Amino acid sequence: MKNTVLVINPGSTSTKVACFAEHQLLAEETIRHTTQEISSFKSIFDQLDFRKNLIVDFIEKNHIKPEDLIAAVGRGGLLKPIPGGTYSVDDEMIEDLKSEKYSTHASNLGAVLANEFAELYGIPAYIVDPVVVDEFDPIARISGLEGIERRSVGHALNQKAAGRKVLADNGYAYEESNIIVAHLGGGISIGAHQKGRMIDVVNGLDGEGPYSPERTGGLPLIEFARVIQSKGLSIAEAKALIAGNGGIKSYLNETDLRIIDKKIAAGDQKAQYYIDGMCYQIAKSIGEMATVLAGRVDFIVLTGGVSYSAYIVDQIKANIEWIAPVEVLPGEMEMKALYEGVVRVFENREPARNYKEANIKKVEVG
Ligand SMILES: Nc1ncnc2c1ncn2[C@@H]1O[C@H](COP(=O)(O)OP(=O)(O)O)[C@@H](O)[C@H]1O
Ligand SMILES: CCCC(=O)OP(=O)(O)O
Repeated sequence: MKNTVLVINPGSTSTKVACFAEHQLLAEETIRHTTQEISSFKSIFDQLDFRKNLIVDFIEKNHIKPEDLIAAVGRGGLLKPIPGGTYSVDDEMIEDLKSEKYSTHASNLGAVLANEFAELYGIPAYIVDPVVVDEFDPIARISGLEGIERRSVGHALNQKAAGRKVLADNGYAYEESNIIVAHLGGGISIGAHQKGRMIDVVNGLDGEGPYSPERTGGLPLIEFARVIQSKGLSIAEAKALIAGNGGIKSYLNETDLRIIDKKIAAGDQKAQYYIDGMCYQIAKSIGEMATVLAGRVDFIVLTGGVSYSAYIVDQIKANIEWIAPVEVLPGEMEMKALYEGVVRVFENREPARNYKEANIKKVEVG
């Protein structure tokens, strides 16, 4: 079909691909990667060809014609802190992602993969609302140590899309409401959204909040410093431990919660213990974001792949339902949100933003 947009979403445990045209989904696939598959690559960029070949297979299998493609859009990765919106992929963006200047995560491959297909087919490449969208209140940036600032890293694209949907379904406007959105995926991020801005987020990547299928979340710092020293870890190795080899993977050597769900149902007490621990920590962080909103919370939303697990959702709900009504949107709305970001540009409803010129306005204190 004419006017087709190729949508590419690399996550820590999956590669999601879709094609949309004329506001319709033409084809979509979620390819889940096993713990072993991901562990076999030394770095995120070593996964480039592996993920690219999966996308090529998707295009061929679904008979997508190159001449019908008008754009490629990728999930935006770890860039400098920027406002939300649709950005054209440019050399500076690619350089920041490839050099891992702002750290490393599978989403760094989104713009790079979109760019490779864009060059192949002679079409433009974009990213939309990357994981670094920054709408923080100044007070949220303080870490507790001079020289270190907290930063906004999370599933901004899905958090906003899921938040908007739940609010709209209940007759509320995102711009006028307060909502907590917990994205439960391979990584976990929990945002406090106040009247249309994500003013704080439990950062899903840098070692904050709950542990997740593949990440540690916050750790006792002194003990972690001892581990780094005793194992002689480099910064890259420490990062890989925090995001990649932590959390459920470190306890159960597995990141696929569908497998772990089955083990719990079959009576595996060790699996249940560590999943219960993750749910306990997720609820605790949701409580933390409720205090950011001073208790004025219209809804709490649980979303992301892990929210398909009824066992996990029930455990979390038991500890948070007193805060606000809880709505569950399993999976993600990222593919459609990426497509819609491109459509807004093609329909001239929004300009494509320029990454080089993009900056957030930080309030100078003192
Ligand atoms: N039906 C399901 N039941 C339980 N867990 C699921 C289900 N589907 C996916 N998951 C889990 O969700 C996580 C991936 O979440 P997702 O939001 O798709 O991810 P990512 O972008 O992090 O790859 C994995 O741990 C996966 O096993
Ligand atoms: C970098 C934050 C986003 C994130 O953790 O995504 P995944 O859950 O897809 O790994």
